[in-house]
Amino acid sequence: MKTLTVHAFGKPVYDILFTDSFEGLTDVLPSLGSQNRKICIVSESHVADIYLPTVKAAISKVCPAVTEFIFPEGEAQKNLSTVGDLYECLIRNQFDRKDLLVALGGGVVGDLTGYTAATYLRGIDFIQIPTSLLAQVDSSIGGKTGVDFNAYKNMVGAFYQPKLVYMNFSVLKTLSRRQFLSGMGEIIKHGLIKDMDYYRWIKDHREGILSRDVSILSELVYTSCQIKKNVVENDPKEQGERALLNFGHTLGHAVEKLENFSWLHGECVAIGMAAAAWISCERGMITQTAFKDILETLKDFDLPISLPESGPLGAEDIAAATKLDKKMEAGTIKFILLSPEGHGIIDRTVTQAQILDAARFIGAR
Ligand SMILES: NC(=O)c1ccc[n+]([C@@H]2O[C@H](COP(=O)([O-])OP(=O)(O)OC[C@H]3O[C@@H](n4cnc5c(N)ncnc54)[C@H](O)[C@@H]3O)[C@@H](O)[C@H]2O)c1
Ligand SMILES: O=C(O)C(=O)C[C@@H](O)[C@H](O)[C@H](O)COP(=O)(O)O
Ligand SMILES: [Zn+2]
Repeated sequence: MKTLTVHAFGKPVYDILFTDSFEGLTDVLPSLGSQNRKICIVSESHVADIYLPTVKAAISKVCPAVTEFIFPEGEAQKNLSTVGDLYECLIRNQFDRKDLLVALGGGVVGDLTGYTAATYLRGIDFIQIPTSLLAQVDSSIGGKTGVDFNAYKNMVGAFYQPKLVYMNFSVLKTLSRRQFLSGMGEIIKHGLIKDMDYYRWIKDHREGILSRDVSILSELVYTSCQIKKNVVENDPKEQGERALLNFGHTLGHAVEKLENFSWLHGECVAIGMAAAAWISCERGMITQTAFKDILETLKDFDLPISLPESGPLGAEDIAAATKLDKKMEAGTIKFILLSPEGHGIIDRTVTQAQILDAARFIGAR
C-alpha cells in the first residue's frame, strides 16, 4: 500500500493511504484502537446510497459499535444546523472523547465532520475517507475544517487534523463527469502554483485523465496529494505559504456565494483562476502566451472561465464579496497571482479597481 505521512510542526501526524478498495479498513482501523471505541460514520445521502453498506461492513469487522449519521447531499447542507444535528446524534449515542468519527464523502462531508470533531467535547478523533476527486486531492488533507455561515464560505472553522486519510481510487468511477471535472480545477491549481512540470503532465495526459484510466488517475491523485502535503507541512495554520492554495479562490468564493452554490467549488475556482491569471498577465508577470495557455487548459477540461451570459453577476457585487472572504488583513486582500518563474505568489497590492476589471474580464456586468 502506498503511503504518505503528513507532518505538522516537525512531527508525524497522520498517514494518507492509497488503495483501490475499502477492505483495507479492516487492517488499519485496529491500529487506531477501533475495537474499544464507538465509531460514527458521517456521510450524505448520495454517497451513503452507494458506499455506506461496504464501508460499514468493513468497519464492523473491527469495531463492535458502529452508528451512522446521514444528511442530504450538497453544499447548502454544510452549515451549523447540520453540525447541530450531528452533535445531537453523538449525544444520543453517548459518544465520548475516546470515540471516533469517520467522514465518508466529498469535501462537504469532510469539512463538516472535521469541524464537528474539532468542537464536540472540545475535540474527538476523526478520519477522512474522501470519495470525490476534489476531496482526494485537496480537502481531505491539511486539516482545514469548517462550514459556511449565512452562505459565507467556510466562515466558521478550525484547523484540526485527521488521524488518517484513507483513499480508495476505485470510487472515482461512480463520480459524475461534472463533479470529476470540478476536482480538476483544484488539480490544475496545484500545477500552476507549485509545479509547472506537473501542469504540463496534466495537459499531456488529458485523454487518460478524462477516460479515468486507473493508473493515470492514481498518479494524478498521488502527485496532487504530495504537493498539498508539502505546502501544509511547511505552514499548517496558514501563516504564510499555505495561502497559495487559495489561488483562484478570492473571486471563486465570491462567485460561489453569489450564485447560491449552483456552481460547483472547482468550477468557481476555475473562473477565479482565469481572473487571477488575467491580473497576472495585465501586470506583466506572465506572458500573453502563458495566460492563453491557462485559459485553454481550463477549457480543455471543460471547466468554465467566465460567468454565464444570461443574468451575469455585477462586478461591484463580486468585488464587494471578495472583501468579506478570509484573506482580508487590515483592509487589504492577500491575493494569489502567478509569477514569471512559473509559480504562485502572495500579493497584497491588488486594488479594488483591478478586482473590478478582473470581474469584468470573466463576464461580470
Ligand atoms: N478543507 C479544505 O482544504 C478544502 C479544500 C477544497 C475544497 N473544500 C470544500 O470542499 C467542498 C467541495 O467538495 P466536493 O467537490 O467533494 O463536494 P461534495 O462533497 O458536495 O461532493 C460532490 C458531489 O459528488 C458526489 N460524490 C462524492 N463522491 C462520489 C462518488 N465516489 N461517486 C458518486 N458521487 C460522489 C456527492 O454526493 C456530491 O453530490 C466545498 O465545500 C469546498 O469549500 C475544502
Ligand atoms: O487547504 C487550503 O489551505 C486551501 O486553501 C485549499 C482550498 O482549495 C480550499 O477551498 C479552502 O477551503 C479555501 O480556503 P479558505 O480558508 O478560504 O476556506
Ligand atoms: Zn478549494
